[in-house]
Amino acid sequence: MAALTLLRRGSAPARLLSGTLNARNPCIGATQGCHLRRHFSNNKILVELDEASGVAIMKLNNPPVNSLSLELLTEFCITIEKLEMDRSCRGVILTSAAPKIFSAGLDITEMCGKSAEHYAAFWRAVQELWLTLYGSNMVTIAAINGTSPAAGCLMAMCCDFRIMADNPKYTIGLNETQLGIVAPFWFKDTMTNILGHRLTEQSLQLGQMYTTPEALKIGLVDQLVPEDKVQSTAAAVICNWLAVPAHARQITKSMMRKQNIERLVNHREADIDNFVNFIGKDSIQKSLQVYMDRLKQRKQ
Ligand SMILES: CCCCCCCC/C=C\C/C=C/C(=O)SCCNC(=O)CCNC(=O)[C@H](O)C(C)(C)COP(=O)(O)OP(=O)(O)OC[C@H]1O[C@@H](n2cnc3c(N)ncnc32)[C@H](O)[C@@H]1OP(=O)(O)O
Repeated sequence: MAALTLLRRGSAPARLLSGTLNARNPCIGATQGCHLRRHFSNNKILVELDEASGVAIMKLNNPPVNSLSLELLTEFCITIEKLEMDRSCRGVILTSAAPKIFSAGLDITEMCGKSAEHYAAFWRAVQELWLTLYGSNMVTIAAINGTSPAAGCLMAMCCDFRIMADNPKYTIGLNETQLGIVAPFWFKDTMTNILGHRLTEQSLQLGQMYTTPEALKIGLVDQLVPEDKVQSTAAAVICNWLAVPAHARQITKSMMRKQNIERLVNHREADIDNFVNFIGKDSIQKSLQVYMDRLKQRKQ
């Protein structure tokens, strides 16, 4: 476990050392056809780990829209941590098993009509997802094969590189204000590091969802490719990232992200209290209910 994970947990840097193996050509096994694939899945996450290349494909599998329920969030963190500990895995491609939707963001039903204890547990799990993914030592590539609002966009933004399917129907962004809620400071910090202050301010105030060309133009995604090329492009891109000496890349990643991570780590309980107070307000509950009703009415 290296620089970033070390920051949070103070554990031994085993990963930092193992990460340099095969660094000059990490995909050599894959290109020579020596494929050792391991499949494992929780209920809601499918994983295929190619030991030859050191790359795991991690698919969100929570139909119909990959909303991030407490169960999915928990499985997500367990999966990333398991891969992080696995010496044969050095990179993850995060994608969706659902057609057309990368992730609909947090499961709104987890934030409606529940107890304060439930809200606290849910928010802790959302924080954990961010800490685990944003703080991962592995190379992380988002293969965004569908629409990705709010926490769906956050997951993609946590990755090192974002490839999105160039489909005019797909959009991506932090749309929280459209639901009458507020993206917390660490969502904001993650976006600011990608887009800069001015654009993030505008984007967050408006709760803006961007089309794919817009997202590329502002740098919210790094590459647009035809839908059927998303996975193969992600596989090629991750090979390039894995070719960089791992210890140097990991320390650099840590250097770029540690301030943001420390900020949440140091204010974690206060952030949970804020969330519980905020989400439990009658006015916020009403806004979420109106939003859910509108979603359902769209279909009628
Ligand atoms: C003072 C400071 C205090 C700080 C406090 C911080 C508070 C911050 C709190 C929270 C941050 C929130 C982050 C989030 O992620 S909120 C979630 C935002 N997500 C969305 O807005 C997406 C909503 N969904 C859609 O727009 C669409 O569903 C779609 C584009 C993703 C897919 O469209 P389509 O294919 O047409 O599917 P349906 O709309 O028909 O949906 C199918 C089914 O799924 C339900 N559903 C959709 N999204 C969600 C969701 N996010 N959670 C739960 N359920 C969802 C939808 O209602 C349908 O259900 P059905 O009618 O029963 O079939």
